[in-house]
Amino acid sequence: MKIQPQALLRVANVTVRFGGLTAIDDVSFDVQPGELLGLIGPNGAGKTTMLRAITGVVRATEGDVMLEGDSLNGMPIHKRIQKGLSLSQQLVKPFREISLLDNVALAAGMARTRSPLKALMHVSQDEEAAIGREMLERVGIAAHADQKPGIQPLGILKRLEMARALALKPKLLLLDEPLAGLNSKEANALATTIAEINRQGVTIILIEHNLGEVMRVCQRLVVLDNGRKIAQGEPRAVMNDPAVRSAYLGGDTIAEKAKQPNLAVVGGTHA
Ligand SMILES: Nc1ncnc2c1ncn2[C@@H]1O[C@H](COP(=O)(O)OP(=O)(O)OP(=O)(O)O)[C@@H](O)[C@H]1O
Repeated sequence: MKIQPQALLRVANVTVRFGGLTAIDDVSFDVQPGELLGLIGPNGAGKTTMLRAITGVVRATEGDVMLEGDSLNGMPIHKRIQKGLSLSQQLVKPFREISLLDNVALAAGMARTRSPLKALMHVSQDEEAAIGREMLERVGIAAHADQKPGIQPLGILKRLEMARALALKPKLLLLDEPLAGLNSKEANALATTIAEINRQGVTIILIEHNLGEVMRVCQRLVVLDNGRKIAQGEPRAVMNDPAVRSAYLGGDTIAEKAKQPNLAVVGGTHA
């Protein structure tokens, strides 16, 4: 008998309701150690709500989320972070008055203490600074280490946000639309960096509307529509699934759409 390896993350029959609205409806999926999993679906499908249920920003109304077999139910966000989850959000909000390096070092300090003040006092410490430098290098912006966020273009700020999330040394990195707002060249470069981070051993869930890049870098996809899981599996097979095709507008297969230059707007953007 083949022994299944333990999933790093198990989402088991999760439902999230906001009053009368069911944002997630009985969704289950696993994330295996080392995977780069794409979580996709049209606008309002429930992707961000799913990430929030995993990190504890919203409570699952029903169901369970398990990390390495341990239930996260009822666990506050900071405990989930300590256990190995890290979320990189769409909105980039660094501390504007300190350097990029200090921003990442601060995030590294926050992994040890919940107090921003204590973490700030730790910023100059060698260990956090070393982590900061390493993470800036991993996301390709080490040359900007001593600059402040205010003068940086969006592409650099997105990489800074990713470096801050990586500074927590997560077992599972959750990326919520990291490519939104970038032009196609920048999106391509950042997706390549995400794939490199994954190859270096970080398990990733990637929420993204840019299906061309999703298909290029993800090993497996889970598709949500109206809060329900409608497909999962190898990217090309998933994109050609009739249920997935009908969830997105238009008669083309998603794989055909992925070849189109304006694909980033399939399913809409957050502009
Ligand atoms: N805090 C909330 N209170 C009430 N309804 C919410 C809340 N957050 C999300 N929703 C609703 O839940 C549904 C799923 O939203 P969600 O943002 O998770 O979708 P999404 O797939 O991430 O969409 P998008 O791609 O547009 O970001 C939507 O109908 C949304 O309006």
